Amino acid sequence: DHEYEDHRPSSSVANIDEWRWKLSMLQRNAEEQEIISRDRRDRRDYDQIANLAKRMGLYSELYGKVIVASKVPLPNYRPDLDDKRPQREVVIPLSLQRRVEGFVQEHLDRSLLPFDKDGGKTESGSEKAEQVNLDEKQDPLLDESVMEKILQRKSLRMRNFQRSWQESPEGAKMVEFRKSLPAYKEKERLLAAIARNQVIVISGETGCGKTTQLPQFVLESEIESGRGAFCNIICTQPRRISAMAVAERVSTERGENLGESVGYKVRLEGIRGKDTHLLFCTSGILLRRLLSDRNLNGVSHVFVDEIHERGMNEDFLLIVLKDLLSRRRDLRLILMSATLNAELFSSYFGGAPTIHIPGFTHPVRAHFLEDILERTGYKMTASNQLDDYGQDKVWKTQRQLLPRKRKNQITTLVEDALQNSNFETYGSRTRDSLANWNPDCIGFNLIEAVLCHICRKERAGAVLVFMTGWDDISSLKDQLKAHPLLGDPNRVLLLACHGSMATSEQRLIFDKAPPNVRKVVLATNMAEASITINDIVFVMDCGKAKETTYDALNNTPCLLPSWISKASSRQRRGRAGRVQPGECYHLYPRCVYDAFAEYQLPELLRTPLNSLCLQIKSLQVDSIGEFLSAALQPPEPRA
Ligand SMILES: Nc1ncnc2c1ncn2[C@@H]1O[C@H](COP(=O)(O)OP(=O)(O)OP(=O)(O)O)[C@@H](O)[C@H]1O
Repeated sequence: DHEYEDHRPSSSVANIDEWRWKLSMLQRNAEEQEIISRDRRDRRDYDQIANLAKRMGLYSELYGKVIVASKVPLPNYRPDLDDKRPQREVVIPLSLQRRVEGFVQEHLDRSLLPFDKDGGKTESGSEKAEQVNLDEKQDPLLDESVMEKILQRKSLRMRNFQRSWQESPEGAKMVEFRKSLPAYKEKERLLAAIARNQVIVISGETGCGKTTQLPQFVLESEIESGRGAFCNIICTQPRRISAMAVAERVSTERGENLGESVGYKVRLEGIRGKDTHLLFCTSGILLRRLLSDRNLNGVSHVFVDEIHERGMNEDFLLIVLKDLLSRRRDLRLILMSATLNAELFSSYFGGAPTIHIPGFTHPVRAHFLEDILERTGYKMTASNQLDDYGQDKVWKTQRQLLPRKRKNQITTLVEDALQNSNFETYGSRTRDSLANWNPDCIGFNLIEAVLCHICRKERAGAVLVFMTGWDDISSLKDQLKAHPLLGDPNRVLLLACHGSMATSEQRLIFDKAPPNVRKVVLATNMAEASITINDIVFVMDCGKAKETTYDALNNTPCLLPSWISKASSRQRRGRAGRVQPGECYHLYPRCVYDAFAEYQLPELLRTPLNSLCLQIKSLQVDSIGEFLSAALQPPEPRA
């Protein structure tokens, strides 16, 4: 952009000729109304394109980086072309909402009367009622039989729409793809199990289609059976970004825009409409809803995804939902885990049936530190691994040089594993490097060297680097920006993804890089599960994540980088290979991976009790002790 804007070279004749052709095709094609271009070359030539369009009796407009040529006059602003537009849900004050509901009710009372008397002849009246009131299924003031009729009509419409999409060429292609996912083979078994049981537990390995397919199967089957408008499915995700990304993917698979039958809701933001019957939301959002709507009125199915992560909100949700099941016999609860520990959840819900779905990814080659060093020839010394965290450097360095006072179990296991490995089959340079390896460092220089190796020697494809938190992501980003190759924006697009970033910024990681530019995404473990970044071919895993632990010396909770579990490491690897074969670079030796715990300790058991109690109090629970004792794995009563 910079280059074009500064020098404004004269336009290319070939490009204008191409536009002349495109515009004349537009004039001839009765079905097309406009041409949209995001091409940089076109932006450079915009003035000439605008002149040309005008001469041909067409209209044109430049919206930021997008050019539109159209048969009809164009507005000054096009929200659909504004990537930065925050798509916020408008929250109406309760008093205003009540007034609006009052007016709507008054209007409905008047317009629905003839509908009942004439047996549905007054089409327009019923249609109007449908427009304004369908999402208020539980409205006690509306006659139940009228509501039933409205919902039946809407269900039929949903079925027609679903069928016509599935029969369209694009829809059929999507159905073909979905059939190739392992989840498809279990579709009938799953639907039968949901019909017969109130709770089921599904263990679906990475890439089997658990998140995108299973809630969709339920929605499709309800729509197909003519009950689409009566169902209301909620699927929780541990993180905002996965709730949004999955909702977007499922809408695409259904040939719809987000906010039609599929929507999402995360903190302060959401897209859902009156026709939304499958809502992806964060676990926190569902917990909050349960505070004010203890019976989850109107909800037919709840999916809780990624329960194996054992986040605090998920564990709390299980306690509250378990309590709710006896009050809502018709509610269906489907628990989904990416690992094989389904038995634990099943026995918590009184022996709920379990279904296992094998995973699917394209092959992903795993390279551990010893292979990476051998392959790249990178030499690690005692000094080139210390991470430069800017001003903290001296303090961090000093701390790292001090003998560690307290070691946790995994650190000891890692050290033992290292001591017992002699890496005999590797070259002496690699062995020397490994002898110098400092497990306490993330190793920015090593990451930089591996990124250079990928950019220079490996095939095209984006890179996803798992770091521990905002401080090391931003320090690494600063370091990479100063590098002649990795900091060159014409060759590398550096992006970051972190939980505290705005969702509009997080979303950028899904955009494609320009041709011949390699996308590098620096992310925390929030990109570890449930999301598919289409162009990721390479994953780099530093092996650590920030975890809340208790600092007994200072008597405070603190967030420190700790070794991840085998399950997390596999999830990270699984982010490559979802759409094409991939490579995963684990920046720690294989023997260290072998020493990792199988699963991470549940957040409930590692959060200091005082903060845990505060969190529980915020759920307006009477007795903290009683609430906690109902948990899947409660802390010791004496604690
Ligand atoms: N946005 C997308 N673009 C293209 N393909 C996608 C997209 N999202 C999902 N897929 C495809 O659908 C498959 C299943 O995705 P899904 O998220 O349902 O997997 P999953 O079983 O939940 O795995 P995980 O728990 O690892 O996220 C992916 O492996 C990928 O092939």
